[in-house]
Amino acid sequence: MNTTGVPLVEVIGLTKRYGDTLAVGGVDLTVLAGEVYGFLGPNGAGKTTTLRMLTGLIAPTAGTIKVLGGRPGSPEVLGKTGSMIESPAFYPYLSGLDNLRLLAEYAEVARARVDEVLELVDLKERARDRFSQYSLGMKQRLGVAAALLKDPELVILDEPTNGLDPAGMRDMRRLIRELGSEGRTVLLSSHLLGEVQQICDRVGIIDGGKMVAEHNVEELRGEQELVIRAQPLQAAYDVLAHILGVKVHLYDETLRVQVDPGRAAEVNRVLVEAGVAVSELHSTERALEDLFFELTTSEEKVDVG
Ligand SMILES: Nc1ncnc2c1ncn2[C@@H]1O[C@H](COP(=O)(O)OP(=O)(O)OP(=O)(O)O)[C@@H](O)[C@H]1O
Repeated sequence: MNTTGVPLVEVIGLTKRYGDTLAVGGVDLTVLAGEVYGFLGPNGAGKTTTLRMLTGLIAPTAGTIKVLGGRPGSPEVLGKTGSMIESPAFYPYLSGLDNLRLLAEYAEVARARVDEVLELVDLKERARDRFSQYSLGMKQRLGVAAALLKDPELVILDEPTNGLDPAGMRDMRRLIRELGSEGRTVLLSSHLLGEVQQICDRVGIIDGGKMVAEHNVEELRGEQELVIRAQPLQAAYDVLAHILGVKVHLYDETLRVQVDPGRAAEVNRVLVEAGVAVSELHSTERALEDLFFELTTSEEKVDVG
């Protein structure tokens, strides 16, 4: 049966309090079968806390969670879910292979599956090395291998590229994309916008324990914006915001406005007429970065210094 598009994770009003701290404040989230869903937010936004609730590691203060039609942490759901939340714990003095064999025995998974997952995460050649001798990237990949042992329908990964060097990140991204193209449903968290844009089909953005947006990454890719480098920056900002009446964002010393690229000449003319020197003006695809800052910065006006 093709279940693509069926909700595998359904979360309504999910809330977690630690004393006075509201770690997660009423999150609604749906992950559909077959998609790679990115849960994006800055440090402390509530990503790990949410994923811990989704895997049954901690109980919510309020709200409902349905994972694969059941309760998180129940044996039926655990049997179909693989997860890596925070740093995976392995015996340092055992090899990657032996660590996985132990887990396989515990989970009553056939030994042959250990070889399959080692192959999947590209650790076969180093499988007999001690875990303590692995690089961080290899440790993370072993964590993913462990999550895949039960051939899960749903894979939940908390910041899988955290702390990895660029090559390690690339390998991990490739691995996650492979999981997605195999038809597995993946829910991952990240604070790296570009990464989510590269790997995910959909993205949910969380900030201060609240979901601030949910988007289809493909749709976002299609949006165009103008990138403007101009002096004085504050004057350029004011002209764009007040004369042209468009929403302006400061990013990397450039101003970004979401207007039809066909209006580039008009934008240039209005700026020049106001005495602003425009040194660069081009259209580009709108990056998730811009959207993220737009959604997570509450101040209307950007301080351009
Ligand atoms: N066990 C706990 N006790 C008290 N406060 C906690 C606990 N766990 C998380 N918090 C708080 O809840 C908030 C959300 O934390 P959480 O770890 O979920 O964020 P995050 O988005 O995963 O960020 P990071 O990427 O830094 O882990 C933070 O303010 C954090 O300090």
